[in-house]
Amino acid sequence: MLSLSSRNWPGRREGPIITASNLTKKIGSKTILQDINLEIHSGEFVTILGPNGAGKTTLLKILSLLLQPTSGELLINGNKVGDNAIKLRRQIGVISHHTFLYDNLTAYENLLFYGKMYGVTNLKERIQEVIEEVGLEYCLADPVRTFSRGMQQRLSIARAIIHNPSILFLDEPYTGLDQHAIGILNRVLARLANEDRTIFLITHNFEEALKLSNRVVILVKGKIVYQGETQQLTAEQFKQLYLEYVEGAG
Ligand SMILES: Nc1ncnc2c1ncn2[C@@H]1O[C@H](COP(=O)(O)OP(=O)(O)OP(=O)(O)O)[C@@H](O)[C@H]1O
Repeated sequence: MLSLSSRNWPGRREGPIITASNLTKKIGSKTILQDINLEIHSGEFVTILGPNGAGKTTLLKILSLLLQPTSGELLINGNKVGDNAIKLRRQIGVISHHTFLYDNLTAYENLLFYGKMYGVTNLKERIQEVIEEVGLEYCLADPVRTFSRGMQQRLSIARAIIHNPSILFLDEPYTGLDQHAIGILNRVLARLANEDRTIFLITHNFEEALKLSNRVVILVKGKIVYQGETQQLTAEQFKQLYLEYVEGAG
């Protein structure tokens, strides 16, 4: 398992890969996110925690360009998103409970579709690489509708990394995975972390957050109430701190 102590992130010396300034999201009269300021550097592994309804998924969707903020500015690699969104999306991979797979297509056809969409070169070789990485090479020719949920989630990991994204966003990716699939996901994350890719994870699991990430961010009621590096904290200390911040926010 990847651990914090084994990781350094030389990318930190470079400019941030994600800069969020005063991001706010309103839906109707409801403020879902308010004045989010966040700088994430290349090679960082950031975990976001917070109670149900805090706005974690909404923030992930905005940072991964799936949703537009109501106001505020987002820079990816120093580029304003605006007109560059399609080009910038090629640097981003997303793993969530939504697999983004087409049921009636085979595993191969799904990967072919996404690979072409992202302009992946040597696509056949790349499909072979990612399908082997998630251990599904034996069912490449089967339609996705015949896959179990866990198999679909493994294929969605392959889909999310087919274009070698610089930034990978994961929204509670361990939910519903069996031990074998958890091992596969951890190996993929360890490889990406070693390649200094940037990883942004939502989880409700404190130990996982501390073990995997460089930095933890706590979001409560649409606001960042805490962010700090993980080095100094045990899971128990962090749990205490989390409860204080969540309760302190009312
Ligand atoms: N499309 C939408 N329309 C209206 N309200 C929404 C919409 N999407 C999200 N919300 C509201 O925004 C708030 C934040 O939702 P979000 O899914 O971002 O929270 P979360 O922190 O990811 O929660 P959880 O831990 O339960 O997954 C919730 O109150 C939710 O009801």
